Amino acid sequence: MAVSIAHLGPSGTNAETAALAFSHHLTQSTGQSTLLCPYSNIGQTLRAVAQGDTQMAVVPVENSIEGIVTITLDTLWQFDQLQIQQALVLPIVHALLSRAKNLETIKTVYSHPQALAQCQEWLEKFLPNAQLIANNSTTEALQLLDDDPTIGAIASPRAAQLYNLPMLAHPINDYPGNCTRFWVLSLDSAPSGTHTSLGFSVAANVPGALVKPLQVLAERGINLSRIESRPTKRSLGDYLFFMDFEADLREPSVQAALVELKNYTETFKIFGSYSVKNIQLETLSSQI
Ligand SMILES: O=C(O)C(=O)Cc1ccccc1
Repeated sequence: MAVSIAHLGPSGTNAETAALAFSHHLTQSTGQSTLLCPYSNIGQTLRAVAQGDTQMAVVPVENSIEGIVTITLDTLWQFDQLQIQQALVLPIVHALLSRAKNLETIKTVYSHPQALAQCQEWLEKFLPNAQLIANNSTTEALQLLDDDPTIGAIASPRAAQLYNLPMLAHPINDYPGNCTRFWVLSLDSAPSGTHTSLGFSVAANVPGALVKPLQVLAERGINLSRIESRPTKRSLGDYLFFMDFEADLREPSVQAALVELKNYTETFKIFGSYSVKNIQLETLSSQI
């Protein structure tokens, strides 16, 4: 049976590109076939895998320009049985898609909030008067473009090709090195990894509450690669912390660190150990 993989849709999203790269990798390494399943937002994509409707899900976590995708961390915290199987780093190229003859015709630009943010300087320079409308994905508004040449949408060159839409400008991302980290999640743990992710709340708002958990890792030479705080949503100033570090959960020093870490935290969740794969767009386009 094919492995079902949930991702943000409709077809042509960056998440689908990441899912296609992962699917290719899975088929190459295990011979398993895959079935890509689009969902209309990131929350639903994660719910699909948490409920067992699909076996895996691919979701964006962090962008090199805009930072964290908050809905992914917040939802992952709620579905605590989910485990990270793999991280994928995908270069992101944004294009302005439209049936408009020129930029002056465009009155409205739709896209995912991350895409609008990653192109904000370009939009300010070339479309300063356009109304910017955030929606669920870079491809959600593409069906509007055929009927209205005053509309533009920021999406990938792959989406332009899929929907046969002209690219008025590309690349339009403000920084050329734009890339996004995606996580592949499932109900199973990966057998091994180079990175581990976890989340925790601290018991009390006291001086040094975060120092202890950090010290536990530092004392064992475990290198922290990301730390993020998110509101607990219980009261203002009350936070959850999400950390990634460069080691496998099964290493004895990590096991010892985690035992100690639990003493300094209130709720403590391990999201798994996994490896990180860099996706080359050039290689990918010959595979998909
Ligand atoms: O809407 C998409 O295409 C997504 O996959 C979300 C997203 C948007 C912009 C950059 C990276 C991921």
